[in-house]
Amino acid sequence: MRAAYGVETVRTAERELMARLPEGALMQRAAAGLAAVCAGLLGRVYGSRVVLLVGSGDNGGDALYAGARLARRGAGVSAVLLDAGRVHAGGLAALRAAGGRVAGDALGVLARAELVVDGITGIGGRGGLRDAAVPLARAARDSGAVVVAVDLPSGVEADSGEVRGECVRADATVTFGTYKPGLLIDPAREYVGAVRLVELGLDLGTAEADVEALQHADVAALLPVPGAESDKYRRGVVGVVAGSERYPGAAVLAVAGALRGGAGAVRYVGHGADAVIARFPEALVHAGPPSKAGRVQAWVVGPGLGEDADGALEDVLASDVPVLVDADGLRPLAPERVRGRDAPTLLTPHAGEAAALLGVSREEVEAGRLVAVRELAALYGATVLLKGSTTLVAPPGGAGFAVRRPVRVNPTGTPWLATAGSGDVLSGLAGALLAAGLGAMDAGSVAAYLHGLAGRLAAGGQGGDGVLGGAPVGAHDVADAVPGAWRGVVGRWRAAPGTPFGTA
Ligand SMILES: NC(=O)C1=CN([C@@H]2O[C@H](COP(=O)(O)OP(=O)(O)OC[C@H]3O[C@@H](n4cnc5c(N)ncnc54)[C@H](O)[C@@H]3O)[C@@H](O)[C@H]2O)[C@@H](O)CC1
Ligand SMILES: [K+]
Repeated sequence: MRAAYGVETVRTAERELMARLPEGALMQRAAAGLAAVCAGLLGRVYGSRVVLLVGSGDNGGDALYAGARLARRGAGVSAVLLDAGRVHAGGLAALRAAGGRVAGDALGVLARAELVVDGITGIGGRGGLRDAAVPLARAARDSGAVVVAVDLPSGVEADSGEVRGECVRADATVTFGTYKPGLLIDPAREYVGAVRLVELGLDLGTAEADVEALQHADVAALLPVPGAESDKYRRGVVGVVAGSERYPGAAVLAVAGALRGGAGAVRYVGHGADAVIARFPEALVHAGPPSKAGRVQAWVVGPGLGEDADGALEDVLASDVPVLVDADGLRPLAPERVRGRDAPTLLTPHAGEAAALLGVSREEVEAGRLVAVRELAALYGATVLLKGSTTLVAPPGGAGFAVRRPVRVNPTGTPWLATAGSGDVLSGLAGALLAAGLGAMDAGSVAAYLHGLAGRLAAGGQGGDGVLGGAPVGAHDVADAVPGAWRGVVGRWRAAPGTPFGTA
């Protein structure tokens, strides 16, 4: 699990550690790690042209000390001071002693730079770049130099991933001690580039992370695996209430997601039965109300239901099994109806649906995704999965949830997933995991992880996020790629009992 901690927690841990170390030791650790990454990116340090953008705080101090280390290895290092009257004095002295200099012509040195170190602001920055810094950030970008952000790209909000005004756009970010939420969540994540964590030795043992991200091993440990005694009920039967005469495809895609998510069986309820059966003869279809469809261990309700979602939604919410509500099921959803349920409820809105539920604009949700998902989870007392770039899953909040558990951010995915029906597949996938017995947080975040990987596999290409060299995909391609994503996750971590070993 990759954990990210908010600024206050980081500051507390830093203070505790600093009290036990000689003065300045922590900053030297940070600067050494930063300089090592810069050297690696430069390849040849001797003779290279490095520019430091130096703000008035310790973030600028890190940049100056790292610059001094590069200057000692023969780099030509120029510091652009944003506020010459307030600069980390020790860092500036170290840079000068190593042969670095303060630049007179900031735009001139930036135009010739090979590597720019962004030390304008770190976790002490507030409210986007100030006016004087904006042309420097733009010049750094336009120069074609590699831009390395110190701790975080200056201007982005460390705690929320919000972006207020202009920010430095980095190719790489060297962050210290722990990940910060803003490095993992859009829109800020777009500015971060590749992230490298430099350990400082912070003790975050008892602190609650603000945000966490599953990794392969976490997902492998959570994915259900059928045992020798499994039958369809032990694997989990999922009920899917989706599709309509107008949108039969949503039914097919949600059922596809559920089957690929490992459901022992899928009971389909709705007007898309013919289309479902034509594509998936193994589905069990039912024409009456969901409550009469037979036993299920979780319900998925909403994709493509159109205008008449209310009756089926009410029927499903009255059940005592986990319920996932998506798309058209979200429109008529009253908070008290969800809060009154004993079994878990998982809501899976996209930004537009989340905005409607919160009574704000879509842009507001997209700009403040972490706040929005927490607010929805508090309003409904339910687990909420907010779809989109860097999908978030928040645990139930509000009254009765004193402990603020971390929000999960999905690290997989690709912009190619922004295609009609993609969310229907995700719903089915998460529903199958709920039916298999995963909690709502795990079901939502594991489904998002697999769905993101499947999107990348389907889109192909060599880029880490499946964009570079990738190609457009349809939602059905994503569903078809889920088994490959699943195998990719578990393949390296598990062997069936009784498998002979030593034969490879
Ligand atoms: N505290 C520690 O032990 C360590 C801190 N480190 C570094 O120190 C940083 C935090 O340092 P600081 O607390 O000094 O804060 P920062 O250096 O992040 O920024 C604070 C300074 O920037 C100014 N400022 C705030 N918002 C601004 C804006 N929008 N535009 C321009 N200037 C703005 C403030 O007036 C203040 O002078 C971390 O991000 C990290 O880089 C590292 O050296 C590791 C150790
Ligand atoms: K920075």
